[in-house]
Amino acid sequence: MLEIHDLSVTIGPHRILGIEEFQILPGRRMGLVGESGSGKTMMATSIAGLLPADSVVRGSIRLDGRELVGMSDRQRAKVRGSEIGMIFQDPLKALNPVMRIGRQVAEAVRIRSGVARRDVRGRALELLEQVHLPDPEALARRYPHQLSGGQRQRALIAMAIARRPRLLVADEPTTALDVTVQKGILELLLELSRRHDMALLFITHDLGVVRAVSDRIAVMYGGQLVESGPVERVLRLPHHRYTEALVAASPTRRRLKESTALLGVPFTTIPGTVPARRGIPVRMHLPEPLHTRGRGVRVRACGNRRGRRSLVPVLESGDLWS
Ligand SMILES: Nc1ncnc2c1ncn2[C@@H]1O[C@H](COP(=O)(O)OP(=O)(O)OP(=O)(O)O)[C@@H](O)[C@H]1O
Repeated sequence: MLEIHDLSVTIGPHRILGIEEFQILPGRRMGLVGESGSGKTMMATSIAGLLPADSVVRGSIRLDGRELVGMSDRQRAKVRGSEIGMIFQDPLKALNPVMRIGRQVAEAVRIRSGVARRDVRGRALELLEQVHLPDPEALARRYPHQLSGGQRQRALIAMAIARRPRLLVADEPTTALDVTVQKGILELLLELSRRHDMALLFITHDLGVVRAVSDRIAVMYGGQLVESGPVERVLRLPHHRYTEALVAASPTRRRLKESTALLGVPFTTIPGTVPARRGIPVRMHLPEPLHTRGRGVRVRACGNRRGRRSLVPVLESGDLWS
């Protein structure tokens, strides 16, 4: 389990992070969102022990009860290799351009896992297979520039999981990839997290990605954690104005906003869990002013998450009744 208490990071005169409480339970997946410059990467690098040398860190970061703040660089590197894995937005920067992929994965295996020398190659190929890279033998002989962006990210994931870390920190690992490749990487991370009971801290700007990957979400603003909780609850009833803005900009909410504009009423958050079937008119509690006008909505779209019907109603003027 990862636990952060009263963490403060300053660089020169600037306070970059001030985190009171933050937790990731074993095997759970946390999406970390926030506007640009809010401190997401700093949070990830604090956890991984990769902060700039001139940073001053106070407070506590514990992994399975072990305090990471104050550890020597050497101890920290050891934890990073074995218990915390990390992947980044740009795998090209993280890979050695003049070393074949197979050798780089083998190095990660050798340094990090104490696997016998004769077994290292086999384990490296096994890892390339685990991240679903086609023809691992041939791929292992290539250099990073001979791989696609998605393949490079998979190779980096193979290296990051070489020693079965308890926590994988992924800093916008799919932002640079096109949508279909992105989907494959997200599915892979989800599969690995489930299979190895590995917790995931996933940094992204994209709520769709948070929904796909995470069970919890944490929202950062100005170096602080302003909101956190189960993904669906936070997104349905956001408290902080940045979370609200983020939710308002997501495609489903845009549709809802357009629909309410059509009704000539201001857009507000609509609590969205009701027993419902597509096409069936339902009465639900709606916030002012829809509720006071005694209007109902017809369900145009509803999802079914874990057996619960939850929905974001899409309103159309023709669907109203009083
Ligand atoms: N090496 C550094 N020295 C001093 N300040 C830094 C350094 N790196 C980042 N910062 C500052 O720390 C703050 C948080 O930066 P961080 O990179 O964590 O933001 P972010 O939320 O990850 O942004 P983005 O979404 O754009 O990647 C910013 O104000 C940034 O200017």
